[in-house]
Amino acid sequence: MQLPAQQVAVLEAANADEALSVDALAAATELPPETVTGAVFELEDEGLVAVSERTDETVALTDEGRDYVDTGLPEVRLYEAALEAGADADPVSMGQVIGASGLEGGAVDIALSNYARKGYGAIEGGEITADSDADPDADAEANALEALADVDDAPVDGVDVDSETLESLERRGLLERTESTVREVTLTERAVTELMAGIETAETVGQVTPELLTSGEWEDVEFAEYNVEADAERFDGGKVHILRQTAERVKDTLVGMGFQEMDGPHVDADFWINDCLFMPQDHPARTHWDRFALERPTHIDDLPADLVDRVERAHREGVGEDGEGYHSPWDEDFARALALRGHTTSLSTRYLSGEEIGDLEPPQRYFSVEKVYRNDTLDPTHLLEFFQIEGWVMAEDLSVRDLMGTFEEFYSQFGIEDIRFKPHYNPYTEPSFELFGTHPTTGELVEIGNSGIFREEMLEPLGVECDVMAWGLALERLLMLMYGFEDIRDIHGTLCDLELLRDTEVTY
Ligand SMILES: N[C@@H](Cc1ccccc1)C(=O)O
Repeated sequence: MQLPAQQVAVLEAANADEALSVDALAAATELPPETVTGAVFELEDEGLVAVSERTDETVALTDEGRDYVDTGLPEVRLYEAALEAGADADPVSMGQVIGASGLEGGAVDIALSNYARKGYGAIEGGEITADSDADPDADAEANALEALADVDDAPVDGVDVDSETLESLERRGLLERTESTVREVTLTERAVTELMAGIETAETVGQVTPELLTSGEWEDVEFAEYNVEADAERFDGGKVHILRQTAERVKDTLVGMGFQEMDGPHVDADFWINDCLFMPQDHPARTHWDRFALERPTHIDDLPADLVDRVERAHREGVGEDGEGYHSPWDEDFARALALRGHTTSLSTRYLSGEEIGDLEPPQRYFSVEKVYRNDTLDPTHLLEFFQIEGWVMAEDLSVRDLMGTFEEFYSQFGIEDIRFKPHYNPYTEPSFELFGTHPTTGELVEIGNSGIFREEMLEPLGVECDVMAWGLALERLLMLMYGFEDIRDIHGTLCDLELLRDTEVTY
């Protein structure tokens, strides 16, 4: 019998009496595991080996779990500090005990959330007590960490920790389970007979070359077979970020709904960002810390003079017969100040003003999916730079039903069917609505956008005589609803979750 070299090597390393794993065979033959797997499948087809598969579960401590092996579990440290401070006799102030424990930052929260649960004592009204009967040496989680300290990917059946404790460690992120398929191979009787009769190594050819073809040799050689089932090595190449991919999808969706794309400056005059939106110049958001001002240049050169006059009049006197303005100062220099745009509604005002005031005829539909900048505090749902899905529709006789219907149609394209609306206030829309969606894993309501129907005081100076409904939606929040992550920092910045970014598929 003739077989390719790898198969011969595997046959020689395998055994009729003892099942050997692919990894063991790879070690014995010095072949890569994927080559061994390929050879094993072919030998199985020939009836020379029998293959059995099982799933192995292994466990290993996470970095955090390993840290606690050295430093002790936070709740145990809190308990020890509480005992030291005499909290087994009388309640002691929390601040004092935490200070003495040396716990800091997130570890304090972890200690507090496990302390009472594990019977170490009680925390109430800023004071802590310690139960003198509690025994940290009998802490099942602490003991399990000790037991697992030196094992790396140990088979779960082999570790001396009960399944409940394993689960709680896993829930706390101190332990990780990994599942892998293990294939085990034994020689069949036929293989034993063939091996005794002697097996020759067949030369197989992996690639057709010009020489093989021109010489005609290709007719006589044996070609290696493709093995499409072999476990291939995983390569993580670069790919377009899921946020960009989803942005493209949003753009396609809006184009499909008849919208045209707007673009414009990231740094813009307050005039376009705020004044055209009937935002009073003393509105907190305009002087407030959440604005990123520009140091150089500080002011825009050009503003359309006629529009500036009309906007100023609306601010001072209001519009229409019984209009009311803000009766507060309006300063053109203030309107010329440059800042990073805090919303892309600046693009909407630029586009609504048209080439010339009043030259836009309904119907019109515009959108942008662009970055905005706010001097916010970074947290699980806030970034300092994020993407807004801006949009507006200009038409005769629009109503709230049109607005809601547009959102329902838009979000349903992303599998989101349960949009909720909450009345809201914007200086430039009346009525105004915030939009909410349900987070797929936590079930919490997440704010995903803000919208409304532009008011007269904003539209009249721009020369728009019909209705305009408009919105700004958060792209990152849409992603949260689509892919179920809970922290925006999972997809941005140094804390990002690479697995999530690699594995998430954005389908069109
Ligand atoms: N500019 C608003 C969104 C919005 C746009 C247009 C109309 C109403 C609301 C925001 O950033 O939250």
